[in-house]
Amino acid sequence: MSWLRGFATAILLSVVPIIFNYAFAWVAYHWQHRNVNERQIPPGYPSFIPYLGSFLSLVWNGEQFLRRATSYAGKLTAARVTVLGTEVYLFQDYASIRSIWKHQLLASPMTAYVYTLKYICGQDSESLAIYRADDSGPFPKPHPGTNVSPHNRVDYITHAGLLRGLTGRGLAPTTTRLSSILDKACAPTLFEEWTEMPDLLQFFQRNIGTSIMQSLFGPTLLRLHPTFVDDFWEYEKNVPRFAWGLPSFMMPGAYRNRRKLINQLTSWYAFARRSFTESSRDEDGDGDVFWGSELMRSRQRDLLGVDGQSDESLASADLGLIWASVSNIVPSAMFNTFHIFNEPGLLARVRNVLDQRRRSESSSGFDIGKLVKDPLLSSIYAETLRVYVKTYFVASSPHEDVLLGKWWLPKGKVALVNSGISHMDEGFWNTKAGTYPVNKFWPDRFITYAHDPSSGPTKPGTGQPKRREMTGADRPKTSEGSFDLDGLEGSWIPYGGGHAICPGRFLAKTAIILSGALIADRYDIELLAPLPPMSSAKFGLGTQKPGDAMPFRVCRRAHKVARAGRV
Ligand code: HEM
Repeated sequence: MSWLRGFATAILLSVVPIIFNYAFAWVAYHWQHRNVNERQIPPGYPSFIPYLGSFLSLVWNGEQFLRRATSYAGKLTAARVTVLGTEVYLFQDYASIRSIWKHQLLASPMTAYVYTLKYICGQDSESLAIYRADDSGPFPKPHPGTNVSPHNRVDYITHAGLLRGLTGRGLAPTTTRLSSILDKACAPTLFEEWTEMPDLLQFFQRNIGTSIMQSLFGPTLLRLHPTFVDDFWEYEKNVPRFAWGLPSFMMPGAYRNRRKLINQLTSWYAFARRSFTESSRDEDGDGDVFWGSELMRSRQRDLLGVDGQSDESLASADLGLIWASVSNIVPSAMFNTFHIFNEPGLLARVRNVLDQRRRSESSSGFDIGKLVKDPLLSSIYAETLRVYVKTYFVASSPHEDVLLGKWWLPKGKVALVNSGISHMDEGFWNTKAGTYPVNKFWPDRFITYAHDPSSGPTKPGTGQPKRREMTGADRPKTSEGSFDLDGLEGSWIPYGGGHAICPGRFLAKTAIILSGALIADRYDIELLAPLPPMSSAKFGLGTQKPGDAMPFRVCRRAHKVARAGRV
């Protein structure tokens, strides 16, 4: 029996220190929360096994774990966790999130960018080295004390190009292209009879996703490589596994498919270079049939001028841009439309709004400026992103420690914020005294009615950022209510915030609202099965996706089409 005694002693000797260590960490955690001192980093969240830390909890049920780790005494807060030996700082309290967005030292998204390029887009290490070495920041003026040559300031070069193309002078022509492509993708003449389809998400991938791709990258890429769209969605399915860093021997097919996409992009570059001349530009000076947009032409000029870059490395970066541009917008547009058809009475209200927003000279048949400002359509859009966007934002300060609310983030450490936790905070959002819980879709959550003090997105009387006082021109003149996002900074954060905020957000809002409008106006849709539970694989990587197919049937609204005179 001596082996049994030896075995029991060994177990005891290994378990006792683990329990002791956990108990000590537990006491320290509570102590630090209750006695915040002047230069305090967020309290360490206790875990049993030192090196593994919270890794297994994050993999098993990331959302539930994050909510537990970042709540204290019923309020959102900050915590420090260990994941495979690395310390990660989680910030979910409003004061910290707002400080992250405002802090110039945290304005660079390079930490997340390098991770994405390496693991998700497969960029080679030589090209990546120049991204890693660039600590000069995203602003025109380099960070003092840095020594990166102007042509290698890849952080600034990348983001200045994206801002010009997606929020600056490129936005209007891209929106015009998108609206005319969407108009054709959702043609009023399709689906003369009720037609059954296997999956609503796939329908949006093929129609809305392809429209976004074409408005930015033009028709030539898809003409040269007709499988590109399907290959891309196959790749997108594997993004969570790429993000976990799984090597090629564990998913050889996924790596082969990503390589195929990179090859398709480089062969498109070669063709477009041979074919494009200045006269290929559209009248607006932005679009062209070969590259698609000035954004893509400028990436060729600017990013290939950076040391160590090649067609291959640029193709990885462009794959990242394609992923950023369609992987969130497609499920968001799908859920936005799904709820228009699914919520009792909502379709009739939306169609009533659309009847008031028609403009015959616009390619889509609608006044898009008015459509995207409409309170009901905007509220449905904002509620869709609140419910379904559960993404991580990464911030890091390469040069000095920074104070975020009451907590410090040491230099070089990685801070994470997750929008899903903020979006589901029961202490912040208006639920009309529990009638519309935070985890349920309520199309009117973001509408404020002047006559109803219990309306609007924030919980009345919570002491959270002030509910907006509406005065003068802001005051709605009709009973339709008003939509605005003031006071929600740090709480409604589907696009991140600060300088690194998603540059595609304006295009995204137009695409989501316009696709919902075109489909609601032109078709009837019936879901053939209830909404499936969400897939947990994509948690932290953007808009959620249903875990299963959503079969539906669709038929055109012949009477509406005839009345609008569009057939
Ligand atoms: C519902 C749709 C969308 C959502 C929820 C979304 C969300 C986000 C988020 C959370 C980020 C990271 C921000 C940060 O690091 O703080 C991001 C970055 C980015 N998004 Fe979007 N996005 C959407 C649509 C789009 C579209 C339509 C485009 C392009 C046309 C786009 C292009 C980008 C790019 C290029 C970046 C990286 C920017 C950078 O590194 O500076 N996004 N997006």
